[in-house]
Amino acid sequence: MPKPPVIVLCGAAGTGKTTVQQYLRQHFNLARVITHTTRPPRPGEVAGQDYYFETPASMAKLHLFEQVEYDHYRYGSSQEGLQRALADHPGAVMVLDTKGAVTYRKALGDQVKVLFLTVTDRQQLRQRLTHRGDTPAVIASRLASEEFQRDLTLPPALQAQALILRNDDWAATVAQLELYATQWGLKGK
Ligand SMILES: Nc1ncnc2c1ncn2[C@@H]1O[C@H](COP(=O)(O)OP(=O)(O)OP(=O)(O)O)[C@@H](O)[C@H]1O
Ligand SMILES: Nc1nc2c(ncn2[C@@H]2O[C@H](COP(=O)(O)O)[C@@H](O)[C@H]2O)c(=O)[nH]1
Repeated sequence: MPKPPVIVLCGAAGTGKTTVQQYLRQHFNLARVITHTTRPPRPGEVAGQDYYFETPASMAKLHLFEQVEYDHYRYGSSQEGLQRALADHPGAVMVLDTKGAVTYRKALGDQVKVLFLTVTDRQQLRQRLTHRGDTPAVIASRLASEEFQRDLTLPPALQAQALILRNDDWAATVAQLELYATQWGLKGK
């Protein structure tokens, strides 16, 4: 039996990772792997659904499989979270920075399907974050962060494995996702 796919979405802020995750969950019954962060919730984000929101002290006590710093906050995920997600779903989907994507691909090999999201016009990213409701200060910090700059480009360690998803036009993105999902053996709901 092939192992259930673990779809890892990575790419710069605003490229549409969370939006694609939502689509894959709704259309292919994938489980979302909820990760931990010390970042404060955005308006509308729900604890335990979007993230487990942590303090620096509670984050430090967790037994995480991997953790990173991104724009001055910590983020991390556990193997238990992934196993819980796979227990009752045909596959799982995770949103990670590119460093996390490299870690998961190395650890789980071909079970991990990395989708690297990008857009043709990088100016679109600022507009999308503004449209999402992020404040000007949050957007400025994010776009200036080393991690944002790094995640604009596919890292060398993923170049032979990752699939590129150019998310300029949502209808084209959906068509591409449907093709990938078929290749991964996923059935639409
Ligand atoms: N193809 C698209 N065309 C226009 N807007 C889009 C498209 N895809 C996503 N968006 C919008 O862009 C905004 C950012 O998307 P999303 O939150 O999914 O990005 P993200 O990559 O998860 O960002 P971050 O890493 O900052 O969390 C959202 O308002 C979303 O609705
Ligand atoms: N390596 C990991 N990266 C993670 C994890 N959870 C989220 N992320 C990534 O962090 C940035 C910022 O997220 P945001 O929600 O504040 O926009 C983004 O690239 C996420 O993909 C994790 O557990 N490990």
